[in-house]
Amino acid sequence: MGRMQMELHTGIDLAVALIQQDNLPDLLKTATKQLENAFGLTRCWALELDLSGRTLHCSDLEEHGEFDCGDFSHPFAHVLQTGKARELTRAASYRLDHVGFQALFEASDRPRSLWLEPLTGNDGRTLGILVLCRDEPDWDGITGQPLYGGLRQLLVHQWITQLQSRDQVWQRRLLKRSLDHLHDAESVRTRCEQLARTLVGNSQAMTSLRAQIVRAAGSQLSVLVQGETGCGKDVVARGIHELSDRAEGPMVVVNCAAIPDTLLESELFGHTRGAFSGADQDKQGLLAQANGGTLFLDEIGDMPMALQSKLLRVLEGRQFRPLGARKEQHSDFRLVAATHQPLQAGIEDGSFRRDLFYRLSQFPLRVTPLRERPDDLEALSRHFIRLYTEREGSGPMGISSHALHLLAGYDFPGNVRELRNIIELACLQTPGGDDIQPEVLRMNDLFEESSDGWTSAPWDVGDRNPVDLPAVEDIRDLKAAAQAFEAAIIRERLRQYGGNRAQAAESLGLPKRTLAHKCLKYQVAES
Ligand SMILES: Nc1ncnc2c1ncn2[C@@H]1O[C@H](COP(=O)(O)OP(=O)(O)OP(=O)(O)O)[C@@H](O)[C@H]1O
Repeated sequence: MGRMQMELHTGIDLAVALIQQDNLPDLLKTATKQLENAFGLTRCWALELDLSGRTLHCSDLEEHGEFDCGDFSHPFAHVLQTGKARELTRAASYRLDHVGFQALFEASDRPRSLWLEPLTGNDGRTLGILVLCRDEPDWDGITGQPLYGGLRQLLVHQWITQLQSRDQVWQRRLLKRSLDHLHDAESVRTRCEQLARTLVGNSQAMTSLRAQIVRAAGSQLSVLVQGETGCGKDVVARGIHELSDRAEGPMVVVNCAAIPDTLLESELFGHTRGAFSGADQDKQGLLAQANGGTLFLDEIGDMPMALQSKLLRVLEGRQFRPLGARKEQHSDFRLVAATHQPLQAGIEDGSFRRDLFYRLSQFPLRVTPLRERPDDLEALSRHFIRLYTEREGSGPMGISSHALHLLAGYDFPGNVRELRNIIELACLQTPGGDDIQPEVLRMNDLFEESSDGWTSAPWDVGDRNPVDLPAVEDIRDLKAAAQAFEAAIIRERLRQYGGNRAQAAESLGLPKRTLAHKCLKYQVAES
């Protein structure tokens, strides 16, 4: 085979090898190897200019493979700046004290000469620099060869193709990311809308609470819901469960205030037969029942200290041991806890564990009191009118602006629950199809001064106030007196409703669970 033919074969082989590479690092590796072999180089390097155009990368160098283009203590910055190829002798190379350049020079076995050649695409885009190392510095003899020119051209062409496809990949990735982002935003919006059907209100506070609930629902974090009584903590907890991927699983609700301390542990953990007197069969605890779903611990601030420590341990590994059992059980539940008491105060007076507080509040949510979001009054009122009408078959049409104005001036100590009671009572007194008017809104009634100095509730007609309380001037302990008053009202109200706790609680604007707790606390029997 003649020399020309040999060159042609070599050229074709090299070209085929270059064309086969489908990513830039492989292309540069193949090209430098091929150039070394074809032209008897001791070493060949390809330095790639990054997207910012500020740094040259030499991926074959194990260390110090980055060259700042603004640093003229290495020769590559000069080559890029002038756009011209140049030779660098061994003697000149020794004089350069740039760490990266010395690493490259060393790894090339300190050749007698280096040829530094910038590579630029047809569009003027600088791609990088080729560095050829050789002990016989006849660079014209090499770079003048058609084979060199052809390979160089092909390398530039393939390099640009790779960059373009990398750009496309990046663009596709960017596009996908922004589409994902849009999709996320869309799905958050849909979920917020879904939640707005049960957690009503258009105020800024409610809108942002709904967005946070959607985020909390998408995570597995423990959520602590804080807020005054009646402001909607229960609704929030249900929202979290229903929007989470555990929605198909159970939601187990435990009111820590309503279960006597002595029973709470066995209720939560369950027990085996004979674990204590009266335990005549195995009983599954609420922790186990919440497996695959959500455990909602309401009034967590009332959990006894000893149980707080046990709960903390459960939260660490979702492992627990029922009373009397030998083996531990596992339950996969998401915890949502709620409190109307500021837990910080409990931490400070030593009745609530600080470490448990942090464990519970991985995702803290705060529900704003109703008096701080008057913008929600109209939507909430209409919501409760709609619920009333659905339940009763007929009801008011809506609520007048004067009535809304009156509501806006009230501070709702019982929050949304109190608003609901006020609206329901107003519905009862408004002819079907009319709007609720201010006259039928009964606020402050429970604590309104009456002629005998005590209070009168709208539904409390007839033989009133058999409550036996000390005269105001005889009171020495305000807290005790207030508690005695509370107990007396509850006792009286239970008597009035024949012991029906649900009705008594409703009439006092309290959740049943809170009333149950108060009965326990004040030793009030149901008769
Ligand atoms: N944003 C709201 N939209 C619709 N209904 C609400 C909203 N907030 C509260 N409610 C209603 O008000 C009543 C009281 O709410 P909820 O029981 O959730 O309050 P809470 O904060 O858990 O009270 P507590 O601390 O006494 O347990 C419920 O009937 C609930 O449906």
